[in-house]
Amino acid sequence: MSDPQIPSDPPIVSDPPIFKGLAGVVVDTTAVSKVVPETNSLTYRGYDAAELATRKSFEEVAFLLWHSELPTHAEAALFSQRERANRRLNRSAQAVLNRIPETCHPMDVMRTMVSYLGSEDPDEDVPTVAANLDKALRLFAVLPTIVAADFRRRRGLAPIEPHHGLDYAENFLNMCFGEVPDPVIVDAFRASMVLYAEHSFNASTFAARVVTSTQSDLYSAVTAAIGALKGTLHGGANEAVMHDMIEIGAPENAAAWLAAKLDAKEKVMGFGHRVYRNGDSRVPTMYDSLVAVSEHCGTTTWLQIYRELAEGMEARTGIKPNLDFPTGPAYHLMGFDIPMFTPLFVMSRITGWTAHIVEQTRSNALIRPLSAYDGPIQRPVPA
Ligand SMILES: CC(=O)SCCNC(=O)CCNC(=O)[C@H](O)C(C)(C)COP(=O)(O)OP(=O)(O)OC[C@H]1O[C@@H](n2cnc3c(N)ncnc32)[C@H](O)[C@@H]1OP(=O)(O)O
Ligand SMILES: O=C([O-])CC(=O)C(=O)O
Repeated sequence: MSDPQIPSDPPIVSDPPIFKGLAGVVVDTTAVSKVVPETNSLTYRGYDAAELATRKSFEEVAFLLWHSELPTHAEAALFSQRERANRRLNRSAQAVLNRIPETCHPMDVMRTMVSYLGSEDPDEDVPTVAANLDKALRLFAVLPTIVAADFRRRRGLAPIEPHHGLDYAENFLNMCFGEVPDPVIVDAFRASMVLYAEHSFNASTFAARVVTSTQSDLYSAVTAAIGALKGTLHGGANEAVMHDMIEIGAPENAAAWLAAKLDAKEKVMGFGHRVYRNGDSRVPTMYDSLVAVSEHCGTTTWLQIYRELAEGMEARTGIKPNLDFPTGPAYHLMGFDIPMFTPLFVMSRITGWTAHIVEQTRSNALIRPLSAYDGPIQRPVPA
């Protein structure tokens, strides 16, 4: 923003035009996923993401995103073995985690821990595809251990070691809650991981690609992506949704709450999307999971508030929910504390981020757009 006191050049009529926020700009190709707003569809490497969420494990989807194909039985077994072997947090990393203040947001823990893990990796700066896929798998395996340990220490509880006999979702839930919950919860959690995994050039993935484009390392790119995901216009919205629902408290309060919010021209978290204009392709699947979890928990309060807000927003603005809207209450019902919601998103999106880092490395061009200057006109430096 220019200072009105200082004379500036005439208003900018930019040629080429300015696309604020890069809205509508196609900056590169990708083979990782395809978002089609017109048909409300999302595919990962050509497979329907909603179908993957109900029919495949998160480990299989991670393999797909990294290797372009779903694994064979033998590949899946080997992949799972490698994932299980890399879950443990070593002593030095545990010590770093314990030194991070519990007063900070858990996303700061994620950012700091990924950065620290980079400093421990002797291959940090090796950018080959094989080395990057190795680092990606190690982060995929260890991030749940970090999230679970951080979740428990904030509740004054000791960490629970990874369990080699459990799959990714079961092991993570066991590390958080000390038991593997009912399959309804495990399935809903697994579906959320698959649905959050990848979404083309969203802000955090783009941040990762920008960092990668300078020939920096994978940990630096992921650290930047975590920073971008934290904001409430992106991944942080899943936490904001639940704060709002708790503030609303009961379904009968939702209409007045929404009216006050919209009258004040405030954004309603969990609604709207830069790419989808007619609803987020992932919402129906996650909504089904929210219904299943609500029925299992025997409470429909959040589901009713969900419906009231969704119907109210549609009627007044035509704007529909995005994926963060059903995941917020679903994670709450699963038993997670609200500040852990965006770290859960990180655990999932690490797969998409790293698939894009590999893709950017394979076909790199420095990402450096132009800007149109609107500051003061050139003037003499005072004596
Ligand atoms: C997994 C994810 O990251 S999904 C996104 C999660 N983020 C959120 O849920 C935060 C709330 N949503 C938003 O802020 C927006 O919808 C965004 C940032 C996601 C996308 O927005 P953009 O494409 O940049 O559109 P923009 O913010 O300019 O909105 C366009 C219009 O719709 C309105 N609008 C968009 N989203 C909302 C919303 N959630 N609540 C109220 N109004 C909204 C804007 O006020 C604006 O109205 P105007 O033209 O009268 O000024
Ligand atoms: O695509 C976007 O802009 C945001 C989003 O939904 C995601 O990253 O999952």
